[in-house]
Amino acid sequence: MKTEIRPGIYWVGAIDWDLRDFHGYTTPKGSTYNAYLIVDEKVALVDTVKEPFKDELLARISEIVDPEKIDYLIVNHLERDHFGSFAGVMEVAKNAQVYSGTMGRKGIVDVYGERWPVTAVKTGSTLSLGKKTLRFIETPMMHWPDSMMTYVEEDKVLLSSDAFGQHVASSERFDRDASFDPVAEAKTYYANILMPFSHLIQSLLSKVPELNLQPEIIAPDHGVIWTDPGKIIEAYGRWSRFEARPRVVIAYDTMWGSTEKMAHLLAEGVMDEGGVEVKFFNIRKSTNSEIISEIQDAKAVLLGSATLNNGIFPPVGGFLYYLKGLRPQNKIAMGFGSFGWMGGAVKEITARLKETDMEVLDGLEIRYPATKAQVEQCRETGRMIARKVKGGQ
Ligand SMILES: Cc1cc2nc3c(=O)[nH]c(=O)nc-3n(C[C@H](O)[C@H](O)[C@H](O)COP(=O)(O)O)c2cc1C
Repeated sequence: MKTEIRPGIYWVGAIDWDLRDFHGYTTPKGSTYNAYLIVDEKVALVDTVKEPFKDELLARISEIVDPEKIDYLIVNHLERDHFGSFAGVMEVAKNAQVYSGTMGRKGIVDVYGERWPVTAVKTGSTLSLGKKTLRFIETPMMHWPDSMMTYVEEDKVLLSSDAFGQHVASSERFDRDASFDPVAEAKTYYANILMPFSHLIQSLLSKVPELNLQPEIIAPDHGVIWTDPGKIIEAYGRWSRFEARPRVVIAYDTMWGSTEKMAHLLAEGVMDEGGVEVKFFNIRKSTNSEIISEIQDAKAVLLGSATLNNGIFPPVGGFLYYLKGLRPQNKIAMGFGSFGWMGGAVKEITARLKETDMEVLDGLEIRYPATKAQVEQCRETGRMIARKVKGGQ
């Protein structure tokens, strides 16, 4: 079945129903690799798909035009899920000319040498297909150095590469038909992929008028296509500004249950205050991706670990490393945990949290299981955090 987005603009991607792990990002609902075919006097293909899905891509193109007739292959992004079928497509589309951004061109030449000529484009460069004009917008580090977007001027369709994507495999291609909440899925995607580049997203959003972009449709490289782009642009504004809800995320791991008990007491304390939501995760029983999605718009993160061999329990260490790399902002953060003799985990968590832009509170350490007095101390710490989250002290 052909999926036409606007007259002459088609979705020709692939659906990866079975995908459950995308470079460590857990994808319980699979994903899609979206590629777009624009048929005018000239034919352009924007992006390809992950290599094992090449035949699916070519079959979808063949329903519309003979793939040999592709005149231009536009490479918006060099990651394997979009670039993996590049060589396979070029072998079929023998006369196609390749267009990519400055860094994209460099990346293609690094991999394939001068096997195919590649034209480097810059923000504002255009390519006429006849009645339709493609305009390119380089978006370096959103989320790779080579990332760019392609705008179909006359149709006001923005082919946005990874920005605005969601990892969901679905039979529906458009937001209006989606059997899931596309904004919620886009938040998980944003949190796990784009959070570190929030300042660049802010800058891009502020330049939309100057770039003369008025997209009526945003077609990303994963998930459904936005026919109501205002909704996702507004959400990207909130996420890139790190707007937070009164929510505390508690994530921890434990060997013998004492840190877990502290986590429960902290949660009880937060709930005692009222008006603050708690999200609670045992790190080994949860996925990093789901925890990060809740942290994206939470006001506080409490990270708990038992001390093992003078340091952090490894599952917590792994999560902390992942969190730090995503460069969260506008949050309160605190380490907590149980130890037996010299401790170490909470000190280490606190030091690492201080390397982020979050406001870090003194950690809460307890030797072995909490005593009666320490039970109250944990609860009171939870209450104090809830008050801070609500804006008091
Ligand atoms: C294998 C192992 C290594 C440990 N290493 C340390 C250590 O280096 N320093 C320390 O203070 N406690 C150490 N402990 C003690 C634990 O931190 C302590 O039992 C703590 O209460 C465990 O918290 P949990 O109940 O949340 O797992 C160790 C415990 C185990 C089982």
